[in-house]
Formats: sequence, C-alpha cells, structure tokens
Amino acid sequence: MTIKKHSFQAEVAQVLHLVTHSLYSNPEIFLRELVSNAADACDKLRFEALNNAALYEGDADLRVRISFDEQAKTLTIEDNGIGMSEAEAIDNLGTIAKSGTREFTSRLTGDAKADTQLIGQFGVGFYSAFIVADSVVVETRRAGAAASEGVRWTSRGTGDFEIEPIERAARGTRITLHMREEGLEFLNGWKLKSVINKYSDHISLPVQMEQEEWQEAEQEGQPGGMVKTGEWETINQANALWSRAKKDISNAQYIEFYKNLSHDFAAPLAWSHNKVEGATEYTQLLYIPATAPQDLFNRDKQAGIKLYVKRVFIMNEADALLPSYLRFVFGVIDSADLPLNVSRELLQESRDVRAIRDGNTRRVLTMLEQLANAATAGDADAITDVADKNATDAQEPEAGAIKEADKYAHFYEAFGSVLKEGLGEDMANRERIAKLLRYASTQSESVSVSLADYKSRMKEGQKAIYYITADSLGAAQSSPQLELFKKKGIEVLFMTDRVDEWAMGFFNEFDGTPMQSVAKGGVDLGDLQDEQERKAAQEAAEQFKPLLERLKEALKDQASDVQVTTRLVDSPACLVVKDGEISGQLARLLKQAGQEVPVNKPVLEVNPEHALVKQLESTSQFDDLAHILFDQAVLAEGGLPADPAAYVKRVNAMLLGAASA
Ligand SMILES: Nc1ncnc2c1ncn2[C@@H]1O[C@H](COP(=O)(O)OP(=O)(O)OP(=O)(O)O)[C@@H](O)[C@H]1O
Repeated sequence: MTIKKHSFQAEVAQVLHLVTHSLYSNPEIFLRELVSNAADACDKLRFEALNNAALYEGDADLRVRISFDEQAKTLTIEDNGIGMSEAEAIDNLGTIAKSGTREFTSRLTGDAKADTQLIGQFGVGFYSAFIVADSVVVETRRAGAAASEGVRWTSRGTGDFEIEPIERAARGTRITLHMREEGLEFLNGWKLKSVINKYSDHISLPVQMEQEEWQEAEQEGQPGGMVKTGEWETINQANALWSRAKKDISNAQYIEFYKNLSHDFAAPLAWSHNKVEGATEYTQLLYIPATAPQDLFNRDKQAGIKLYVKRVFIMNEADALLPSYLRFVFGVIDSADLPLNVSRELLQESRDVRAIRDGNTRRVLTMLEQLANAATAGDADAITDVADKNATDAQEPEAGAIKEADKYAHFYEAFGSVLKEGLGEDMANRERIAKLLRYASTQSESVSVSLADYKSRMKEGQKAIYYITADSLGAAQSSPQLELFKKKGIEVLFMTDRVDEWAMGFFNEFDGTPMQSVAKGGVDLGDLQDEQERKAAQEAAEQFKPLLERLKEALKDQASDVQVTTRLVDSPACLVVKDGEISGQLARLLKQAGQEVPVNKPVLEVNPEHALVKQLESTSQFDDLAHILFDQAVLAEGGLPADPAAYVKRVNAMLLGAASA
C-alpha cells in the first residue's frame, strides 16, 4: 500500500483549526456545502459531456445520494459527477484557491467569537465537514479515467491528509464523515430530510436517501423501529427553482436560493422572477443584495449571474448578461435559444445575449425604481408588481429584516456609487439611471435628494441644476464656490463619490435642465442675479483691470487667467476650471491612481469686496500675497500648494509683518 502524507496549506490549517475548535452555532450548514459541491460536480460532468458523451460511462442519470449508519456513526454523501484525479484531490482539498475564502482567512483575528461569526458569513465549503466529523474520507474517481485511478483522501482535520490510490468502479465522489458527538443528531432520517429540504430543495438534480419503513419489533413488548428497504427515494423537488411557477415558490425558498447563489448571509432586498417570451426566450431570476461584497469597486469583478441553457449549467459569472454598472446583481438566466456549447467569446457576439442583457438591465432598473418609490411613499405595499415577494413578508421573516421604506436608502449606500457608472456606460438608460440618483445638498445632510426633488424646489428664474464635486461632504459644505449660492438660497448638490466627476462628464442635462458645476466656467445665475449686482460686477471688473494684469503676471506659472468674480462672499479667491476641462479634484484622483493627468492651469477668481484683495493695491509684498491667495484657493478645494514650504514661509513673513506693523 502506498499511502502518502501531505500537509495542508497554511490557510487551510487555519480554517480547520477554527472549524474544529470553536463551537459552531449552525452545524447543519455542512450538509448544504457538501450537497452543493456534489451538485456542482454533476453540473461540471454534464457540461464536459456535451462534447464527450463517453464521460457518462453509460450512466447519465446524475444524482446525489445521502446515507447513514448509526452503528458505525458515519454519514455518506455520494455523487456520480465529474470526480477528481489524484492531483485534483490534493489541490482542491488541500489548498484554498478561492479568493473569497482566502480573504476570509486573512480576516481571522484569533478571537474565537468574532471568527465564528465570520465563518457564518463566508462559509468554508468542503471544510465545514469537520464541524460534525472528526475524520473525513473522500473516495473519488474522475469521469473517463480507469477504475484503477481511484483515490482515497483521508484527514482528521489536523495539519495533514493522506492520499492513497484505490480501485473505484464508480465514477464521482463519495464523502464519508465519521461523526463526532456533535454530529450524531444527523444520523437520523427525519433530521436529514428536513435539513436537505431546507437547503437543497432548489437543486436541479435528485437528492436521494435510502427509503425507511416502520417495522414492529419481532418480539412482543419491544419497541419497533425504522428499517431501510434498500430502495432510494428522491427527497427534494429536483427541478430547478427558477423553472417552477412563481406561485409554487415560497419567499423562504427564494431567499435560500439567493444565499446559495451569492454566499451572502443576509436576505436580498428584492428579487424578480420572470419568464420572458418573444423573439428571445429565457427565464430570469435576479436579486438585489443588501450588502456590498469586498471587491465591488473592482470593475473587473464578475457579474454574479449563472447561465443555464435549457436547465443545463453552462457557466458562472456570465458577465455578458448584465452591464458592468449592475455587477452587484446576483441571479440565474436560463436561455431556451442559446446553443449548449456557447463559450464566453460567443456570448459577447450573440444577438440573443444582447436581448437578454437589455431585458435584464431594464428589469433591474425597474426593481430599483420600485424600491425608490416605496421609499418615497413610505408604503410597505408599494412593491407588489415586480419584486413580487420580499423578505419582509417571508414565511419566516429574517431577524433584522429591512423595512420596505428603508430598502432604497440601504441599497443606495451600498451600491449607489456603482450605479453612477451607468451614466457613462449606458446611454440608452441614462435618464432612468439619473432618476435613481440621490445626493446630499446645501439643503439636506443625508444622501436623499433626487434630481426631481431638486427641480421641484428650483427658484423662479433658475436655469440650471447646480452641483459641486469634492472629496468629502465636509469639503463640499465649506467650499468657497458655494458662498453666493448660499446667500441667495439656491440649492447645490454635493457630489462626493470618486466616480461623480467622471460620471458627470457624460451627463449634461436632466429632464431638459442643464447640469452645471459651480466650480466650472463662469457662473451665470441668469435671472437670479439682479441688474444692480450685474452692473456692480462689471464696474468692479473695469476698475480691477490693472490689478488683474499684475496678478496674471505674478501667477502666470500657476493660473491660466485671473478674473473678478461675484460668486464669492466671505472668501478672497477660488479656483475654477474652464468648461470641458478636468477639475483639480479629478486631477488629484487620477494622479493618486497613477494616471497621466493633462496639465490644465485653473482660473483664479478673486472677490473684489474682500479686504485681502483690496490690500493688494497698496501692499509692498504684492508677489507674496498673490501667491498666498492662489495657494489658499488650492487648499480650500482640498488640494495642497505645489510648494507647501514656500507657502508657509510666505504666510509667516506676512504674519510677522502684521505683528510688527
Ligand atoms: N463532490 C465533489 N466532486 C468533485 N469535486 C469536488 C467535490 N467537492 C469538492 N470538490 C472540489 O473541491 C473544491 C473545493 O471545494 P470547496 O467546497 O471548499 O470550495 P468551492 O466549492 O470551490 O467553493 P464554495 O463551496 O464556496 O462554492 C471544489 O472547487 C471542487 O473542485
């Protein structure tokens, strides 16, 4: 016998230590993980067999079987799926390849309580077997390989595992759990059935158990018991959840299916399940999650959409089926039209796929509109049409379920900034996306002002929707560019997401009203400015001409122009960029991201009414004061002077001058 010992990868050992040493609050999830792995293995076989039917070895009835032996204290999960070669067993069961699980191990703290909670959130796949078992034996053979190429993998969940070649006539994988004390409750037909129904009902393959019958005791006076008949019975519905009629699916089942799909521990905010008919036929089941995954902001994150063709699993993360700005959505698409051998490359070009993608996009936007409307109406009944059923009215409402009216705010906090990418990415739906956007503003600290709200509050004579982009709410609120707007009571939207400035580059008007950055171009308040103010500004400009010339000359390396402004009230100066040029804020973001930034010198605008500006006329330190004004304008918008030491020196010189005067 050739038994080889292998050590687990360090991260696996860490996970196993945790699984076996901390009391696990929800032990039954091991069954969900193992049955779902078994079903995945069958899906993989079905997919590979599309091009090579010989892999079925004459048996195409894929199924998962669960059996138990009370005497031996074992529970066995067996599938006739793809199986594993020796190398695959070593690799798949001895290392952690999935980035999610690696991320999980990197967040382990060593504090058993916190870590146990974490485990509940991430799930640990195959290793969850050690929650209930003190030793696990995996016997497997890859489909298509010879019977002699079977392999037995054994581990007690400590630092290492053993690998041994075996004869195995059956393809697929059998996992035998030697139960520890905590696992004995699962060696019971009723218990197993109820757990499998809970977690695996939506699985499209039959999950079978040995049939049991009640038998009276042979001797009178002795209790009877359940005995196995030797037959297998299918205990789940064994048809894909999405292929069933909506009325036959409970909310709890929808939620459980979502959790399986997403590995999210929280219930989704909403879902929509439809059979789409017409030129392209498909079934669509889409979910809006309540929580954002770690990698949401990575634009390479794959969409959480699984693609099936006529119930046959084709691929995970079918990102051609949704635009990137909706990458937070999870779901299943089952197409009746696509060829079974469709590849990722083919998906990109297919007309059917484009139709599905458009249909999915519209559906998600409709769901979001429903959530947004419910928030406005504050009405729990508002969502009945599209997001057919929601977590709040589930049969078993989840603890901490989010109220209908709060769902949109919840969604927006998690995913709003991703949705904004749609302004640049999806021209066809730009108006619909715009209606879903929410901002804080000079009139609202919370991110709750829609563009329609804004428009309904616009002042008589106001011609644009005003906004300012900044690094943070605080920076936006104290921006000098707002001074005139505040004085006149004109609302300005605060755009403080990184993506805002970029997104606004694609979004020039909403519902016929132009979008205008208050930090760009000349502010023309139109009819909001009275004749007197306009005249005063013109006079000031005339009077300031010589001074402006001197300022321009002094700052010619920093500013493209110097102008007199009426937009300032309390501040002496501010920077603006010309329409169509990128702002200082975006330039800083791009620089941080290591990108080349075009050098646009900003325009310095000065407030002729400000005492410091007035002082310019008479000061003997004109050059220093000019530079200080410029650098302060940079500071006020959240930037840093190009030469901070020189700035400090100049300010100190001025302070000392003032002190000795
Ligand atoms: N029954 C099985 N048949 C064939 N391969 C399996 C089986 N169970 C597990 N594996 C292999 O072991 C790997 C690790 O399984 P594990 O459950 O830890 O992670 P996962 O399935 O990749 O992720 P998750 O369970 O979170 O979806 C799987 O990806 C698969 O390749």
